[in-house]
Amino acid sequence: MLRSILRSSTSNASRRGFASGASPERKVAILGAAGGIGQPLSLLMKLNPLVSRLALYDIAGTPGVAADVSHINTGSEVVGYMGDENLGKALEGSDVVIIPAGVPRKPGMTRDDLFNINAGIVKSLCTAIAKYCPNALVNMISNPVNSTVPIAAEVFKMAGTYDEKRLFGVTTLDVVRAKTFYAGKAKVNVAEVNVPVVGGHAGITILPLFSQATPKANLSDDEIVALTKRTQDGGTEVVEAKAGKGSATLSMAYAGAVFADACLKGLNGAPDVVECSFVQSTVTELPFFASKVRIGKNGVEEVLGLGALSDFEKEGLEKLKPELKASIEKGIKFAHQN
Ligand SMILES: NC(=O)C1=CN([C@@H]2O[C@H](COP(=O)(O)OP(=O)(O)OC[C@H]3O[C@@H](n4cnc5c(N)ncnc54)[C@H](O)[C@@H]3O)[C@@H](O)[C@H]2O)C=CC1
Ligand SMILES: O=C([O-])CC(=O)C(=O)O
Repeated sequence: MLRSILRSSTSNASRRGFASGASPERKVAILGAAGGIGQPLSLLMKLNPLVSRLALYDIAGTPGVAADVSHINTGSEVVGYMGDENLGKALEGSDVVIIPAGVPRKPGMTRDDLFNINAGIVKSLCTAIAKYCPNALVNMISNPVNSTVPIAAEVFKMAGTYDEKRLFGVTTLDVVRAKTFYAGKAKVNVAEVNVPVVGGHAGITILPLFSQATPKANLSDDEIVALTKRTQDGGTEVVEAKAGKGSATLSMAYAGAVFADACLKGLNGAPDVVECSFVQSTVTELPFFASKVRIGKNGVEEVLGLGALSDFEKEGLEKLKPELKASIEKGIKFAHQN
């Protein structure tokens, strides 16, 4: 049998007295670390100076990924964990748990088509989180996010550990895309662009608020409609281009690393850490909704409102609600019936 836990050379170095440099010490666990997103995300988190311990967990392949990543000469200790029996050890002491575990789409599928497989994976991983690191900030990447976040919430409620401040659906890739597409169309420096993206993370539930985009640009209504559609269909654009070989992995790893970095900064008390995320919310009548969120020492410090919407965005908001509501309810029902 393969050795299921791989202690890296960095771990030995750390035991010999090399400090990670991260202050305070922070442990990040990645569940699904050997996958298409998991591998580049592991790399990016290894590069993050706020991380002191990096636990890489998957049902297969983690010894290789952990050995590889551990050779990078940054301060964090990397440990790979493989198989269900090692999940508890991977999770114990984690400050942030990032979940990119589960199957990706193929052309012709919707994110909801992933529900049957991914719902069960997310439920079992969240059951373990409730047991081994109930205080961690959970960054849910696994699709369909509109349902997997409500599943996680119900699992935590049933375990008596739910804290709505600590559960985040990662919608950062929608923001990353909206920024890129807007900068290209508006001919502005992408590094300066900000665009809030609200709602959920699937098709029309993704609602970019280009009326609030900065720097301001004079785009026509047709251009805004096209930018909105491209942002909503960004995932499908990648799925089709990959032609059966999965969905976005590299841009998602980048987005996941940006969001996890924001969580670490918030935990460490940095001021004004604001990112869009799909969280428990009272911004609309729906129990979960993505909007700008201020992240602090306890997780969600404040769920920010939507701000002024254009008529086109108001229309988009009303259109997305039935689909988002149904996806949320599907997740809640699954958590209780399975
Ligand atoms: N939130 C977002 O914006 C995005 C979400 N995604 C979603 O992320 C998920 C992962 O995508 P990829 O990395 O491309 O898939 P992948 O198939 O390349 O990797 C998934 C990994 O999860 C692992 N896994 C399966 N069951 C597991 C379990 N019980 N515990 C731990 N690990 C387990 C697999 O062994 C595999 O290594 C998909 O559901 C995909 O739809 C993808 C892109 C963007
Ligand atoms: O489209 C997919 O299936 C993966 C995803 O969530 C994205 O790329 O936004």
